[in-house]
Amino acid sequence: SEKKEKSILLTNKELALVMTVLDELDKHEDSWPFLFPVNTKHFSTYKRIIKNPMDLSTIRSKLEGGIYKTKESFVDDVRTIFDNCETFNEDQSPVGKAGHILRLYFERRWAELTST
Ligand SMILES: Cn1cc(C(=O)NCCN2CCCC2)ccc1=O
Repeated sequence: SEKKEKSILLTNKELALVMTVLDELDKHEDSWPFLFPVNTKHFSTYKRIIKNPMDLSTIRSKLEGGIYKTKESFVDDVRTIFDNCETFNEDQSPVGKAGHILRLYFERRWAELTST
């Protein structure tokens, strides 16, 4: 049924929507710290401090793998990127600043695309 079917995957419209936003985040000039998982060999405390690491390439893999059943679960992972960034980085550090800028960009864009 329509209801049941919705719980299995994102509708085509929702898939296009999240793909668009993900592509825009990937190409934003301030996305460089978030493109791939944080290098935990480089940042040895990261694993202990951050319980749910997340990055844009992981989100793309989950999307391609049909992991997201709702657009809200996609948004939760995007917001986890920015929350992790605030936990691990000073606000005025290069990474911290990039996180604040990209979060603002995302939330505005998401509202534009989903607000009726
Ligand atoms: C999200 N996040 C990222 C970093 C970071 O420095 N990423 C480096 C990214 N480099 C760019 C070209 C090669 C790798 C540090 C802390 C943190 O929370």
